[in-house]
Amino acid sequence: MAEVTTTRFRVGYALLLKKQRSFIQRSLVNSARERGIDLIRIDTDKPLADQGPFDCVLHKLNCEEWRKQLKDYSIRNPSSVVIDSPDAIRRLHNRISMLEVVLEIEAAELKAGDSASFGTPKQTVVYELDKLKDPTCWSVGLKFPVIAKPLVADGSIKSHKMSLIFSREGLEQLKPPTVLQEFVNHGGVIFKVYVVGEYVKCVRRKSLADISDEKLGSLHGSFSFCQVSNMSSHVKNDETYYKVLEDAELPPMHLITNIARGLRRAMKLHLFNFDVIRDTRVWNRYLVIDINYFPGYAKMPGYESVLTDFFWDVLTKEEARSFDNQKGTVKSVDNSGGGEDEKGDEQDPFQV
Ligand SMILES: Nc1ncnc2c1ncn2[C@@H]1O[C@H](COP(=O)(O)OP(=O)(O)OP(=O)(O)O)[C@@H](O)[C@H]1O
Ligand SMILES: O=P(O)(O)O[C@H]1[C@H](OP(=O)(O)O)[C@@H](OP(=O)(O)O)[C@@H](O)[C@@H](O)[C@@H]1OP(=O)(O)O
Ligand SMILES: [Mg+2]
Ligand SMILES: [Mg+2]
Repeated sequence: MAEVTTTRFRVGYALLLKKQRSFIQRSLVNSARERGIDLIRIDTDKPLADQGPFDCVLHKLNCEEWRKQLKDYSIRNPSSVVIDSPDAIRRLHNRISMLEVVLEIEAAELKAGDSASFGTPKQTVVYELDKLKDPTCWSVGLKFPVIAKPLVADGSIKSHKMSLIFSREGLEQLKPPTVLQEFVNHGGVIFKVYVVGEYVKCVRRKSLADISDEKLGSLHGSFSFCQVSNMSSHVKNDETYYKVLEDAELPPMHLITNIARGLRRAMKLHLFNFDVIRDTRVWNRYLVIDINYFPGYAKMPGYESVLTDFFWDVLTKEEARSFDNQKGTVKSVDNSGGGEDEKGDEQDPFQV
């Protein structure tokens, strides 16, 4: 009788320790293992070329040396799927190019007859300190309050340090390059939309409170904050916070899935989330304010099965790897004993 072989897949991950601790949980490792997928840590102190081979590489490391190693690895291992291309991820490291993509997809994703619309808040970038301190240099179309955000969004602590600027004096302590974005009242709740390939999940999170015109009159200077939507245990125990969140109506799901699909295709990324607020000035209008590569998926309910399904799909289905039906490497697999069969070739090593 022929021996029955069970194909196992090897998914390598290259993540910072903090990310490994949050994402690579025992429950995820077990869930993947049961589907024949082994999650294997890539040792970033050793050359990538000496490790593997992997059927798939997941990564969130932001340095030139890693990008170079990954490119070489991809060329040498064309059948290995890299999730995602470093060049595609790079777009999200700048808060201007990050949101430009939203405007690019706007026309395509807004369906005729749909009463809901989406866009981004007005924003501008200022590179020089003297221009930053003088609102006449940048305020065209923008008025206080504005949110000052570091231009670079590279995952560093400093890239998350924001200020709500109420008046001119608040501009003093800013360090350019800075993005100045209109602060939009949105009822104190943001919607975080997690995208994992074609899977889309929208959750509510705490946000900054609205600022009325009366309140603005009495506010001066600035207020600094950092990752306000990340749930600390202090906030988790706050019952009024839960009530506000529960009461917030979710955005129309078709709008959210259209934006998610549009972004996924335009950015050529599989793993990201985006933050959406409901603009209280315009009925049924939603604004995308932030897009993050490989966010904190462990906070997403049932993340283990969602991620396991995603790994399975990218490992076994060409359409799960491609954007707009681009040609890619096909790996068909028969787990009941058939072995595997690889076809196809890729031009760009990361264009899966
Ligand atoms: N234009 C805006 N109008 C109103 N509130 C905003 C706006 N931009 C940001 N915020 C608030 O500030 C928070 C932080 O902004 P943003 O999401 O851009 O920062 P971040 O550090 O990149 O966040 P993350 O932790 O999701 O990466 C948002 O979650 C939201 O509460
Ligand atoms: O650490 P957490 O689980 O909170 O995940 C956060 C993630 O941090 P990590 O990648 O270091 O894990 C952040 O990435 P960087 O911008 O700092 O690269 C960013 O994506 C946040 O939006 C994520 O929070 P979420 O949007 O899911 O609430
Ligand atoms: Mg955000
Ligand atoms: Mg962000």
